[in-house]
Amino acid sequence: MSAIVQFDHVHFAYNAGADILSDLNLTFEPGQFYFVTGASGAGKTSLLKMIYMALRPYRGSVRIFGEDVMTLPERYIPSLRQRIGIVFQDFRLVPELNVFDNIALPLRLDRRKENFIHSTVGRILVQIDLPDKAFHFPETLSGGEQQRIAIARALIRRPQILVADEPTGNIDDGLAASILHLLSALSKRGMTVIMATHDLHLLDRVPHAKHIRLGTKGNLESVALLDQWSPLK
Ligand SMILES: Nc1ncnc2c1ncn2[C@@H]1O[C@H](COP(=O)(O)OP(=O)(O)OP(=O)(O)O)[C@@H](O)[C@H]1O
Repeated sequence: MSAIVQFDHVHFAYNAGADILSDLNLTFEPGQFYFVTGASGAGKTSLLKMIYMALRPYRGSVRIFGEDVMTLPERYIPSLRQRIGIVFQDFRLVPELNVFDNIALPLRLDRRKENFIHSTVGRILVQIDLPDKAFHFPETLSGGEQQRIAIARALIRRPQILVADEPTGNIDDGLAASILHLLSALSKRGMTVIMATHDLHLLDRVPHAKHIRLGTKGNLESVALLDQWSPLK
């Protein structure tokens, strides 16, 4: 199967001489579910940021949908990014907009018709179990509710790739299970899910997921791509 995201000999550093990721080779295939784990500071968020093209390597290549982001002209980046849904660690909801309008935002930017927006947002509000919160504002919601809204907003355009940084961090076990169930079902229907997490117990909940474990230097030797989840020794 051809790669949807390909890292070849990727080196990344915020400061010269202090590699966060070093000679990293990774292939992400369409419709697969990937967990990215590793200690705090291992480089999980940095890896995800490279996938949504917020960071670039200083050496090596990253190909997204077959395009080499190192050589791709800047003007093509937004249209590639539209095909990627992003759930940030800190949600980034717009405080001035209610739940419905936060989730609808990407569709409004795409100038979709209002009746399409209403039915699409209505459906996803049911999927994330928040149909009665449509007209509430983010500051009046719990962390877990805000997180589910951020997930809904990331999914609303039906992206080909979902990149999620700790998307279940503020959610109780039952809700985390239902979010994982939703993402797992979407991955089986073709969406590639790339999710960073500290919570190794989540890995048991998606039996078909692959596991990318970043070591302390994120280098080739310390990255494990395990076909099946196996408990860490
Ligand atoms: N903007 C930045 N400038 C300089 N260093 C940074 C920056 N962002 C992150 N770092 C450093 O890069 C390293 C990797 O950070 P990153 O956020 O990718 O790790 P992580 O595995 O996601 O950590 P966590 O699990 O704590 O979120 C850390 O040592 C961090 O301090």
